[in-house]
Amino acid sequence: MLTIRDLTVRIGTHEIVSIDELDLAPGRRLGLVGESGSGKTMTAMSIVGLQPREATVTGSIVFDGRELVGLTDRQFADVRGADMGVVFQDPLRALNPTMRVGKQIGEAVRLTGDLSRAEVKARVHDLMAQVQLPEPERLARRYPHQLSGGQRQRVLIAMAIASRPRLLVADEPTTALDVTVQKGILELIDEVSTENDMSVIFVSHSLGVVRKISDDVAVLYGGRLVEMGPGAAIVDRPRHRYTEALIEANPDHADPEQAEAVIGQPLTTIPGAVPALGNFPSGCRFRDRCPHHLDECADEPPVTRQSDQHRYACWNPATAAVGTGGGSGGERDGAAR
Ligand SMILES: Nc1ncnc2c1ncn2[C@@H]1O[C@H](COP(=O)(O)OP(=O)(O)OP(=O)(O)O)[C@@H](O)[C@H]1O
Repeated sequence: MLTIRDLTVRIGTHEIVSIDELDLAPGRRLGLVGESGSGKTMTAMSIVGLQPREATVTGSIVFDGRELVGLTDRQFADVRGADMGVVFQDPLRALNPTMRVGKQIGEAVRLTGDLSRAEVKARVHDLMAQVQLPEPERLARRYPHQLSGGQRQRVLIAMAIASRPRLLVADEPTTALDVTVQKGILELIDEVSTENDMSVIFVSHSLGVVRKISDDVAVLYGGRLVEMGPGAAIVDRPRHRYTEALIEANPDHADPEQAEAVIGQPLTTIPGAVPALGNFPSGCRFRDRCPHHLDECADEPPVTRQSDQHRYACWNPATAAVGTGGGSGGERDGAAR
């Protein structure tokens, strides 16, 4: 349902995201994970056409057979209105502070078709029940600031699923919430996406969280997709040195028993890790770890390649100096495993 090829997002001359291949099948959940600044939000927002005005998106994003790159704002809004739901990090900023929440959900419902007032009201209450907001009649009359953070996020989720979209994009939806509330929101996203048969792109800076709620996990670093595959495989058998280092530095995130304990905890970052931006030198020391690392890739820019649904990028070992603290080579990388 979603096919991304050669996607780049640039701001000025700065390339923020560069992903050569990423697919999402209907009903699957993809977790985008990475350190702060790795390009998760920019990737997710370019998929739903909500990247910053100053950003330029090139390449191809095909959603349900339709090319999204190059659509006008109006065309993109129509696609979102019909088939994509978006849940943002900060519900207070995403909601209109001067409008009662019932009315805001009602606006989202109204966009889905020609409904009578009574039908809209019934659907609003139905959606509020789906997102487990109590006493819909009473709560619907409140303004966003009169709700708790968790309730506000539930309102936003109700609006996002109003059109029964085929794709739900949630950008760190629990970041602004208390730890105890975060778990409930994750469970809700899990439930509503299952009940409504939606695909989900879930952005998180927590490996534990994406492992818990996603089928597939894509690890981003420096705007590049370093590795992608089934969540457990990525965590238990990472093929990329960077993913491995990220897991080593965050053992609780990799442990399913600890998944709930680490909700809300950002990843410890890897000092000195530098994504490859140049070509591969010949005699790359990652060859032993990468069955697709062909001799000729010495002349290619970094690429992601597919193998049994588990993809990973080739990196320039001269610059991908994980763990050395300096980014200037590093024997640790050289210790081919
Ligand atoms: N409007 C903007 N103008 C210039 N640079 C931007 C803009 N928005 C984001 N960036 C840069 O793009 C890069 C990726 O940002 P993005 O928000 O996608 O990262 P992220 O992985 O979602 O981080 P976080 O977890 O902190 O939200 C960062 O280096 C960021 O500074």
